[in-house]
Amino acid sequence: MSKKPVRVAVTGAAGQIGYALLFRIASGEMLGKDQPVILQLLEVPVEGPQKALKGVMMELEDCAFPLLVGMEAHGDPMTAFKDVDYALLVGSRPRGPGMERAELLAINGAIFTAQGKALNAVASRNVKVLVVGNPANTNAFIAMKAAPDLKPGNFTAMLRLDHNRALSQIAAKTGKAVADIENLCVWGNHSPTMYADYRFATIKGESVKAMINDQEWNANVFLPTVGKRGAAIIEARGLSSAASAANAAIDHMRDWALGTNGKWVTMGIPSQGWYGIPKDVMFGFPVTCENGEYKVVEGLEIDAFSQGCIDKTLKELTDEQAGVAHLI
Ligand SMILES: NC(=O)c1ccc[n+]([C@@H]2O[C@H](COP(=O)([O-])OP(=O)(O)OC[C@H]3O[C@@H](n4cnc5c(N)ncnc54)[C@H](O)[C@@H]3O)[C@@H](O)[C@H]2O)c1
Ligand SMILES: O=C(O)C[C@H](O)C(=O)O
Repeated sequence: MSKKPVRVAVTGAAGQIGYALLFRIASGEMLGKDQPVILQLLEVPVEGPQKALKGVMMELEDCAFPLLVGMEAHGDPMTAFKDVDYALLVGSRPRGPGMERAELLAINGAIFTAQGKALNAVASRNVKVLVVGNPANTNAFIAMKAAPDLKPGNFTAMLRLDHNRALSQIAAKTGKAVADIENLCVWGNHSPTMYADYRFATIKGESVKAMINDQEWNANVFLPTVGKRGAAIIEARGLSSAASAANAAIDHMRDWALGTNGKWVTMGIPSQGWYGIPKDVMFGFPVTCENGEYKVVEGLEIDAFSQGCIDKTLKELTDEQAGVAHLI
């Protein structure tokens, strides 16, 4: 018997990430090749973006995806989020060359108050929310606080792009396959302060840290490369990352919904006090997923270097949180 369709909201659906994301959701790459989906697409209620959204929907139609059983265009989150099971909050301004992500807070923060309220009012009570729009952690925090009737743990921020970037850098450094790298994680904020941590990582059972054995490379090459990759792409493309961001969003939602088979991934989630991170701070943690739930990998040893990195990214996040207190 075929599965009941699920409702998936995507905001910023006519933007560049939206264009790289929607076709993959509709083809079953996010929720499985047996899961029918209804897309509820939100764009700003302005002629240009709404017209562009119609064009994207025409293309979706022209793909004749068997799993795409419904599709709607919206200009209001109160209708776009009605009964949604999954919400990918992408819509917001990207940064341009020379901008820092924190500069986006003033521009984008308010969007997430309105969208959190709308999710609170009309979404499924089990909605799984992924915030992609930057600054992603703090926007997810704002949305979570605006939705007091939903479970805080169902609001997440995207750290998966940092995780995937770290995987690729380690594969290149060691000359091994990405697929063989286990137990990598990224702590903290989706920003240059994030701490990509390969101390526990293994490749076919062997320690990656021992294989690399180069703390100078870790501190001065690896961490800055992963942390500043977004800016490097903006510099090179003149536009912020889109296909890789959409890919990370698919990975994040797929793993949350369908499980990781014990494999560690990174998700930005509201802390429940794990590793000394204050409650509710939207922080990147190592998790495994099973039966639609994530579980933090607990009990990892935090050495002095790692603690310094975690403290730095935490400070940035608590400063960002303080900066949006008026929106909470
Ligand atoms: N977390 C990550 O890893 C990550 C990675 C890449 C990009 N991003 C962020 O994702 C966001 C989108 O990037 P993009 O390249 O797709 O930008 P884009 O400008 O191409 O598209 C954004 C779209 O969002 C729409 N939009 C703006 N406000 C909206 C609202 N209130 N409701 C609905 N739609 C709205 C715009 O009309 C536009 O079509 C940016 O904030 C960017 O910085 C995050
Ligand atoms: O860096 C940006 O502004 C875009 C995105 O967050 C990225 O990491 O590529």
